[in-house]
Amino acid sequence: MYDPNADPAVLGYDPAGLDSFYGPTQYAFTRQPLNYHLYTKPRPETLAHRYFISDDTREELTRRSEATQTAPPPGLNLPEDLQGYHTLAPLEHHEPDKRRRFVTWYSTVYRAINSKDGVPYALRRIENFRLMQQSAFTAIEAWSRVRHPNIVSVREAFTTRSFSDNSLVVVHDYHPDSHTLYEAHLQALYVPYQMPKHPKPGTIPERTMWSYVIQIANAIRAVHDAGLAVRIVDVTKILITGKNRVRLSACGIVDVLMHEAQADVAFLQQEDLVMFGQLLMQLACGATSVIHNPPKAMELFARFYSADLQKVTMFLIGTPEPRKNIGQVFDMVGSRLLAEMDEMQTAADRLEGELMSELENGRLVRLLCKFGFINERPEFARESRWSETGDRYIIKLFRDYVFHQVDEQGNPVVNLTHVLTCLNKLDAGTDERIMLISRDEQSCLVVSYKEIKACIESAFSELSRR
Ligand SMILES: Nc1ncnc2c1ncn2[C@@H]1O[C@H](COP(=O)(O)OP(=O)(O)OP(=O)(O)O)[C@@H](O)[C@H]1O
Repeated sequence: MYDPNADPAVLGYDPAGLDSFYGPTQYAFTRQPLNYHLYTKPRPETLAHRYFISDDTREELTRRSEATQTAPPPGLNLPEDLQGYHTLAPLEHHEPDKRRRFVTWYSTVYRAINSKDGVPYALRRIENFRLMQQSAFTAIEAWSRVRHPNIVSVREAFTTRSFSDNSLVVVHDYHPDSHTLYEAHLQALYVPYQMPKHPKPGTIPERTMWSYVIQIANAIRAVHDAGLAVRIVDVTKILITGKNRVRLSACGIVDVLMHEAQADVAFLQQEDLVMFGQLLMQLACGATSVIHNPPKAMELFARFYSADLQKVTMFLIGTPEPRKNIGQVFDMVGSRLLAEMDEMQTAADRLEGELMSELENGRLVRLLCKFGFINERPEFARESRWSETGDRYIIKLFRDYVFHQVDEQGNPVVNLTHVLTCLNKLDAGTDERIMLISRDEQSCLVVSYKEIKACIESAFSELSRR
């Protein structure tokens, strides 16, 4: 049985060839406009969505990959190495003059590569912050143990003078091509020479609102269960990736910033619930300012959303009391939780299906690599034994059969279905027999895919032994 895991070794991948990923010098990628349909445009109709991942998934993953690799704009004068992180690139999407404060400090988020593991991380830097006590970092240790699908994981924190000030840096997992809830739903759209477009109340579908309620409540529950408080449940600090997947970001930072102002965790957890309720109000009404006018906010809310959603929001923003807890939100959510689960499972099934097709494609690429290694080797051009006899001759004729067929008028047959079918049969080593004809049409051979597969295996293993 063909073992794809053994393949990198068989094909002689050289891990050293990937080294540039770990070093700062060659890590630069300039975004080029990409035709996302480049690869699939000419595919035969019969193949549609059977052999390749769907266009929207491919586009989304490509955007993420691009977001991970885009080079920072020149002239930023950022530190080359920041405690083991290099290639810093700011992730701010807004104009520098529209900066908001994080508590009372300015913050900037950078993407940076960790030199040890080569993985990109999101570094949130708090400017001009002087750490008074090292014990402030104990909260980061507690946060780094929290792992949840709706929370951006916290990795580590340190102080630095590399930005020519006293900065605090907290390292989080990086989720490429993500946006904040504010950017996705509340930001006004500015188009040159046109009136700015402000978001309208009730734009987010009720279904999506419930999905946010469930995901955020789930995250808050994990935090409270860990004996912590989120401390910042805010539209600018919740990330949205892909299709409505949300994650609390910036966790742990307020604990460090406000270390000196010791506060009771139970009280802070009650505050989390109030902030959560205000966030729902802002999303429902399409404006952050509505929290200053609750009667108006509830009037708008009632106009666009169900009584159940209002009830959850009112419960959250209502007066804090010792027995109020995030678990009660799930009692109010009821069967909507099942709808959310259904959608998650359907999405997982769809992705698994797409992964299956890529698995097939991965096998075929490895097979094509073997073909490439064997066929037309220049050093064997004059050694007829190697390319024109026995096994190699069959492989050569098979290559012509797969790729170089012509129709009755002598035009090339460019049929991807034919190629993929042949390669799949070859990979499986079926007993089906085909007729291979020499280029001068003077001879023909009838062989099975099984026999051709054996030829390829032996030719390739002879090559890799040399
Ligand atoms: N962990 C992360 N992974 C990927 N991108 C992130 C991460 N954290 C933040 N970002 C991105 O960085 C950008 C800036 O984040 P930030 O929290 O500063 O939001 P903001 O709207 O600029 O808020 P503020 O005005 O407080 O700076 C956002 O677009 C967000 O998508």
